[in-house]
Amino acid sequence: MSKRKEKASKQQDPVTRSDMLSNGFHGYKEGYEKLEKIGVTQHNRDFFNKIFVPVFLMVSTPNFVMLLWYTATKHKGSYGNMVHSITQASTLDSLRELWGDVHICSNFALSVVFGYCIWALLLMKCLPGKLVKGPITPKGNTPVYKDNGFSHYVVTMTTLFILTVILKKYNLSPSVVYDNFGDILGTLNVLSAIFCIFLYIKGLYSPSSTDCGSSGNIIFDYYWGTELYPRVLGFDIKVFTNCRFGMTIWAVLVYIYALKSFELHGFVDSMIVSAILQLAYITKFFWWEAGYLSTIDIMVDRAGYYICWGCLVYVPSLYASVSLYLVNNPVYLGRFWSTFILTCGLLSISVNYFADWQKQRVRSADGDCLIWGKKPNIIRAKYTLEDGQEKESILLTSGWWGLSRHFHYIPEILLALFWTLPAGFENFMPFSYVIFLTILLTHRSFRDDDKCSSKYGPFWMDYCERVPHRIVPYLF
Ligand SMILES: NC(=O)C1=CN([C@@H]2O[C@H](COP(=O)(O)OP(=O)(O)OC[C@H]3O[C@@H](n4cnc5c(N)ncnc54)[C@H](OP(=O)(O)O)[C@@H]3O)[C@@H](O)[C@H]2O)C=CC1
Ligand SMILES: CC(C)CCC[C@@H](C)[C@H]1CC[C@H]2C3=CC=C4C[C@@H](O)CC[C@]4(C)[C@H]3CC[C@]12C
Repeated sequence: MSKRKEKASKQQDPVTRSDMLSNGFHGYKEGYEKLEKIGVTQHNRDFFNKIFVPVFLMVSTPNFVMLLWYTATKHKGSYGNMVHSITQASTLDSLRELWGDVHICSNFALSVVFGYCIWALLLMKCLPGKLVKGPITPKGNTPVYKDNGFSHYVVTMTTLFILTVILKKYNLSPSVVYDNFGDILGTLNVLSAIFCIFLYIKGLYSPSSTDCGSSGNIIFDYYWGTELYPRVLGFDIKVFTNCRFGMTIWAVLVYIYALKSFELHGFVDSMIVSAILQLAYITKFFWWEAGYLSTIDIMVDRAGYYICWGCLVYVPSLYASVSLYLVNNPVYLGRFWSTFILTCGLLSISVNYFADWQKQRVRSADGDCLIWGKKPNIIRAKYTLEDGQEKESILLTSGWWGLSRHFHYIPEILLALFWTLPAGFENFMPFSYVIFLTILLTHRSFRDDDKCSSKYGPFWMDYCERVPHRIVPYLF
C-alpha cells in the first residue's frame, strides 16, 4: 500500500463486521481487523451496541421527553428547579410525579393524535405528486415514493391558519394543544411504543420487501427494526413517521407555541425570530423531501424504535423545545439582535441546503454540471450489492464537499444555535436540542464514514485522502 493510501486508511474509523453486514455492502474490512488487533472482542461490542445502548435509550428517552415538557411547563424551563423538586422524593415517587398528572389516552389526546394521523394519511394518498425512485438498497430493491411532501406541508399549515381564524370566532384556539400537551405526549409515547411492536412483528412475519430480517436478538430487533422500508395498505411507514408526522408536527407545534405566547404576552420578538428560523428550515426540508429519501435514515436505518419512535415522539418534543420554553419565558431582543440572528440563521439554512443540493446535482447530471462555477472534481466510485451486482456512483470532492466530508453539519448546528439564542442564557434547557444535535451529527459522521468505507472501499479511501477532515476543515 502506498504511503498516501496508508495515511488515509489511518483516518478511517473501525468498521465492525456487524456494521458491515447491517449496511449490507461488501468491501472494506481493514477497520474490523484493526479492532481485532487491539483486542476488543466481538462479544463485548455486541453486548454494548445491541443490548446496553438500546436498553439505555429505550428507558431514558421516554422519560427524558416527559421531563423536558415538565421542566418547561411546571418549572419555568429550569432544570435546576426540576431536579430539586424530583430529588426530594424517591425514584418511584419522582416517576409518579412526572407521569402522574398526565392522562394517557384521554379522549382529547386520542382525538388529536388519531385525527392528525387520518388527515396526514388522506393527504399522502390524495395529493398529486411525481413518482420518485429511492436509492437501490443492498438487496437490490428500488423503493418508489410519491413526491407530495411539500404540498402536504403547505396544505396542513394553511389549514391550521384558517382553523385558527375560524375558532377565534367561537372564542376557541388551537393553543388548547399546548394546554394539554402533557396528555398528548404521554399518549404518543405509549402508542408509538406499541406501534413499534407492530412493526417488529410485521417485519418478521409479513415483510414488504426482501430488505428485512432478524439479528437474532429481540431487544436489538425492536430497537433497530426488522424491515428497511415497510409498507402498510400502500403507505410507506418511514415517509409517514419521519416526514408526514415528525417534521410536520414540529412545524405545527412551533406555530401553536407562538400562538400561545401571543395570547399570553402579545408580540414577543424572540418567539417570532426562533419560529421563523425553525419554519424556514422545515419548509426547506419539505422542498427537498425527495433528497431526504436518499439519506442514511432511509437507506440504512430500519423502521424500529430508533427512527419511528424517534420521529413520532422525540422530534415533536425535543426539536420544538426552544419554542415550548419561550412560551413561559418571553425574552425581548430588540431590532438589532432580531435582525442579526435572523440573517445568520437564514444564511446557515442556505449553506446547508446548497451542500445537499450540490451532492444531488452532481449525481443527477452525471458530473456534467458546474459547482461553484467550475467543473466539479469527482470520484467514480464502484461498489457491489449483496447479490454481486456491480454498481457505480459519484462522490463529489469539490464545492462544500471538498472542504470536509460532512461540512454541511456545521451550518445545521449553527442554525439550531441561532434559533436557540433568542431564548437567552438564563436557563440551560433551551440548549438541549443543539447539544443533542451536535452529538447526533458527530456520531452520524462516524456512522456514515463507516457505511461509505464498507460500501466503496478504496474509492472512499481516495476521498478521505483528497478531503482529510471529517467535519471541521483543518481541525476535525
Ligand atoms: N436536524 C437533524 O436532526 C439532522 C439533520 N440532518 C440533515 O439532513 C441532511 C442529510 O443528512 P446527511 O447526514 O448528509 O445524509 P446522509 O447521511 O444520507 O448523507 C450522506 C450520504 O451521502 C453520500 N455521500 C457522502 N459523501 C458524498 C460525496 N462527497 N458526494 C456525493 N455523495 C456523498 C453517501 O451516500 P451514498 O451511499 O449514496 O453514496 C452518504 O452515505 C443534511 O442537511 C443534514 O444536515 C441530518 C441528521 C440529523
Ligand atoms: C430515539 C433516539 C435516542 C434518537 C432518535 C433520533 C431520530 C429522531 C433522528 C435521527 C436522525 C434525525 C434526522 C435526520 C435527518 C433529518 C433531515 C433534516 O433536514 C430534518 C431532520 C431529520 C428528518 C432528522 C429527524 C430526526 C432523526 C430521524
